[in-house]
Amino acid sequence: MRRGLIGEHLGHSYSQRIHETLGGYPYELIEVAPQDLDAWMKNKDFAALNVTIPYKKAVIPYLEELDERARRIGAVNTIVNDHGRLIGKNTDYYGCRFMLEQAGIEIQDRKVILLGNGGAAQAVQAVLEDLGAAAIVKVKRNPSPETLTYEEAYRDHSGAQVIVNTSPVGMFPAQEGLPVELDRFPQLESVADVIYNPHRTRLIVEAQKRGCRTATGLSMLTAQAAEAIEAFIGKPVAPESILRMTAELAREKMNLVLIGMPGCGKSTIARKLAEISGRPAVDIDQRIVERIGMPIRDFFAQQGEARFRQIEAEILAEVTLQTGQIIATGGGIVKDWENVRRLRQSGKVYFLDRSLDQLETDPSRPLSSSREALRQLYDQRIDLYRAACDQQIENNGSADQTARRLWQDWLTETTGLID
Ligand SMILES: Nc1ncnc2c1ncn2[C@@H]1O[C@H](COP(=O)(O)OP(=O)(O)O)[C@@H](O)[C@H]1O
Ligand SMILES: O=C(O)C1=C[C@@H](OP(=O)(O)O)[C@@H](O)[C@H](O)C1
Ligand SMILES: [Mg+2]
Repeated sequence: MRRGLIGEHLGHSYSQRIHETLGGYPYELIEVAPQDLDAWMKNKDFAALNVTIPYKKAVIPYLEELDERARRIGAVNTIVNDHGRLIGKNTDYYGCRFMLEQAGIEIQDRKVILLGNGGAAQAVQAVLEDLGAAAIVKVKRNPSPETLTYEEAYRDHSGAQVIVNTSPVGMFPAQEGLPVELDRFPQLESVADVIYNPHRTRLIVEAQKRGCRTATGLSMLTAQAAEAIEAFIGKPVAPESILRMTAELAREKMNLVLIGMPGCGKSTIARKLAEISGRPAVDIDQRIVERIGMPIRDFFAQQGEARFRQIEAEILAEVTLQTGQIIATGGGIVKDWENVRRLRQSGKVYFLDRSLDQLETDPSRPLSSSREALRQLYDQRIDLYRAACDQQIENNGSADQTARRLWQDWLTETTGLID
């Protein structure tokens, strides 16, 4: 009998990958049109199902039983067919709890702003209650009886310590979206976002910039699937397997980004990483040269640095819409926070750190023509590189060694990818 996911539009869903890898059974993505739901549910032609938008509430009348969590949350994302008795469960609760606990986000005695009021919000709210939140302030763009507007939240709840986003604002392909102004909450400690595409939403990147603890939605997705697998076939999935699966899915979509001083080896190592990994390498400087049709030094001389930075930012915005790449940046990319923000949203950022005396000087490059010029640049930029990166990697040995070390780090990291 069938196992799978029902929803209206499923597109590309990770659920099939997760269930087939961690559960070891075939799992179908089953699109059901609203007018067909009634017949589909009455047929009971399945062993177990997951349920997604827009049917998490609509399936309830067809079920013989709801477990306690599903009843409390008022929505079902998992159905088990027990000899013709359909039992409804909600594993989003476990997924959310796993996401928060894994990231070390403290909820006890904290005031929490909960953004959005859709299906996920109810599961998140139940978790926040059980973890001892001092208050849960539900916020939604359009006024409704149980929620506040953003302006009311800014005005009356600026002391909130935690924000959890369940609204769709910031989701691919509209990843420039930011649901809330973080500056309005000076006591903010932690931010979680249930969105998992892009890898980091703009909200998460801005929260990390402020030093907040963060959690992203991919671990919630994998963890809710893990609990569903247990309900489907009675096989528990260990937390380590959830984390490994999460990291594997994250890596596939993420870009691997190199930043650092001119001449530190970004372009060279990106090419080597492309060879090792089979991923495409994109060199931003090379793309710029193709667009401007002349060497960068000539463009600096003719049109000035400011115009160069505009073109650099435009090309970066295009490149960071693509996934699964190795990206070599130009040394000055970190001068503009919007560039850094886009790079961080799209992947993991490595700062290639090569000691000043080993940096390549190059008379054909406008800003790294002499060692003294490099020293001045280094002093101006070192703090920017450190703040922009997820990880600093020393590059004082050979390029081959560094490329291998870097690729090893990329492959073995698990938890760091998801907070
Ligand atoms: N460990 C190393 N990593 C990268 N490049 C190295 C290394 N050792 C020597 N080099 C040389 O240094 C130069 C680095 O230049 P490039 O890769 O263009 O740097 P960037 O793109 O960071 O400006 C190349 O000529 C490369 O052959
Ligand atoms: O550091 C900089 O401001 C620059 C670095 C260069 O790239 P590399 O870092 O690859 O040399 C290139 O983008 C341009 O000359 C400006
Ligand atoms: Mg380069």
